[in-house]
Amino acid sequence: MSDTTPAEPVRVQVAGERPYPVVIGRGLLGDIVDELRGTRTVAIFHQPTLTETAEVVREQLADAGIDAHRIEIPDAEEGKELPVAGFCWEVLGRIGLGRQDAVISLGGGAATDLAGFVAATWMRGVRVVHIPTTLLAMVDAAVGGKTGINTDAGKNLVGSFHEPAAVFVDLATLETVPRNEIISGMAEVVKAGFIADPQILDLVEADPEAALDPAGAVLPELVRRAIQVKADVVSQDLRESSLREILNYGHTLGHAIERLEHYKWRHGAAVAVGMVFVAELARLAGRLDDATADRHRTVLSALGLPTTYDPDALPALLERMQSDKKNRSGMLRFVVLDGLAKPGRLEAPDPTLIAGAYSEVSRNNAPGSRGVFL
Ligand SMILES: NC(=O)c1ccc[n+]([C@@H]2O[C@H](COP(=O)([O-])OP(=O)(O)OC[C@H]3O[C@@H](n4cnc5c(N)ncnc54)[C@H](O)[C@@H]3O)[C@@H](O)[C@H]2O)c1
Ligand SMILES: O=C(O)C(=O)C[C@@H](O)[C@H](O)[C@H](O)COP(=O)(O)O
Ligand SMILES: [Zn+2]
Repeated sequence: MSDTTPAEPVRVQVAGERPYPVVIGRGLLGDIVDELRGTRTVAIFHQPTLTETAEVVREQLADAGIDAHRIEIPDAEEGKELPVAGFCWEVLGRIGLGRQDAVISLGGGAATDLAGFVAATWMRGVRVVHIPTTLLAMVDAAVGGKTGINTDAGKNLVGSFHEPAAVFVDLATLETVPRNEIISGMAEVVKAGFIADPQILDLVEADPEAALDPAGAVLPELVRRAIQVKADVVSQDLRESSLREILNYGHTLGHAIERLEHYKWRHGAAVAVGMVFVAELARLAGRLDDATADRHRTVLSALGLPTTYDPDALPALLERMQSDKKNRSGMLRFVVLDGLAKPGRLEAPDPTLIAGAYSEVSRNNAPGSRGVFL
């Protein structure tokens, strides 16, 4: 990250009780320092891959007179564990971080979720500034204030809604992100397309390779559009009383796959399969037309995302879906589409409907074979 190439940043405003900006651009270091100027102490929680960047941020904050600390956390889902949160609280105590101070997250969605949770719980809530550095974290995890960790009971079952003070999306950081991670993040971009902004789908379908190119012009437009979708939704329903559930499209099965795969599958890959599944559920329930249901498979596979899963896995997946937060009175609830960009809910579907939709998803996949998406 450098502050030498400032292009015109775009700002997406998130409304609500505590409004905040999502600043999208290149070379945002100066803006980050400005956001935190006058703060006494800042803790920067970063993934191991971001050490150099974190040090640059720390030095710039220190030059502005801030007592800035860089704290490395374990990579990916290993960072979203209770002992890691405990270690972070311990460090905050040691550096004397108080209520007027701030936490920075730097990394992918696992880092923004963990650091956001630590900030939400330390002294019952201190300021957090997110600097997402993967596509998925930029378009989804860093925006909207959902924070959390995983436990044996399930994914993200412990957490808090804690809005950031600001989000800085520096597109330059995408240039080092491995291709599989860009592809994974694209699943959440496509999700935003199906639930709210079909122009996203048109852009991806026009040239999937261009959509994946961090140096090209298409990806920044997709990032902006997906962030706008998320901002519009969370501005209206931060605490997921109803509307926000649409952002969980594909996640009921997706989270179950992630758990079954012990988090070896990328989040976006699992969500991609989950979206194909709910598209089939809606189609078989007579709510979604064939073309829109089929479009899920074509657009996701054009990006290199998986669209099938093990035919034998349904019982294990159903068991894991029981702990989904959208369930009510023990009944499964799915976000489905009643048409393109028309999200609805399917409550307590008949087991034969679930089995029918799942057999469409597991078609062309050998029994016991789960594929690999690392
Ligand atoms: N809170 C939310 O609203 C929300 C939304 C979507 C996803 N999530 C969560 O986000 C997590 C997934 O996020 P993710 O896909 O970003 O995964 P991640 O945080 O595990 O990051 C993926 C990998 O990319 C590496 N990385 C990060 N930035 C890099 C860079 N600039 N260059 C090179 N490598 C880099 C990381 O070290 C890691 O190995 C999941 O835990 C998911 O549940 C949360
Ligand atoms: O912001 C939301 O709301 C989402 O559902 C976005 C999802 O992409 C994200 O994976 C989120 O962490 C899932 O939330 P959860 O409440 O199902 O844990
Ligand atoms: Zn997600």
